[in-house]
Amino acid sequence: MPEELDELVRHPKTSRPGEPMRPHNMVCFGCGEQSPRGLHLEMFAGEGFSVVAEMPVEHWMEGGPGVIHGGILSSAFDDVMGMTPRLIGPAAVTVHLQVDFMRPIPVGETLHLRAEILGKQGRKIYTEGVAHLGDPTTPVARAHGIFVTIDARKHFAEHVERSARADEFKAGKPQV
Ligand SMILES: CCCCCCCC(=O)SCCNC(=O)CCNC(=O)[C@H](O)C(C)(C)COP(=O)(O)OP(=O)(O)OC[C@H]1O[C@@H](n2cnc3c(N)ncnc32)[C@H](O)[C@@H]1OP(=O)(O)O
Repeated sequence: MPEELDELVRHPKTSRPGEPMRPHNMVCFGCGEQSPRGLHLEMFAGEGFSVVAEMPVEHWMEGGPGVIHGGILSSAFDDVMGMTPRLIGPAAVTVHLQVDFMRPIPVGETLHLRAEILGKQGRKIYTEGVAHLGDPTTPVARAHGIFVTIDARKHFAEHVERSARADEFKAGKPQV
């Protein structure tokens, strides 16, 4: 992370600590409540520049016998960390995601995820994610990611027709 960072300012319209965060897109694989096969993550603003979520680890998420698939865990981090830019305003997309898998995460447990903005420089937002199984002093995974702010309307313009919600987006209500 660079040494010279911008000041972080909470967006006046973002969720307050404890309040839900609006999904990126109702059919987003991570947070969309209408995603047919998604993680259906419900996220809440936390203290400072953080977002929290809980994810029950279900059988369909299995990778190794009885434990979560690494890609599912990475997706959960991507989405929770990808929600943190909302706290300061702009839409942003992942350009870099690094995950440390520290302990097996068993099916049947509830994964507690917390993501936080570590800093911002220009369009780059540096974030960290931590996951535990109920004891915050014993993390089971950690992630670091860089998100780059975008003009959502322009960024998705070329692809929006492929969305399951293309009609709504084209009608001028892109929920990103
Ligand atoms: C709307 C919210 C949805 C959120 C969903 C949850 C998060 C996601 O899963 S997003 C999906 C996955 N991500 C993507 O599809 C993004 C694909 N990438 C892109 O479209 C482009 O790289 C884009 C638009 C982000 C940036 O491109 P562009 O606008 O040309 O900017 P560019 O100059 O390349 O990069 C901006 C800055 O980021 C830096 N950067 C870009 N990629 C990286 C990288 N991999 N690592 C480190 N830094 C990077 C650049 O060096 C540059 O830094 P600086 O401003 O200091 O010069």
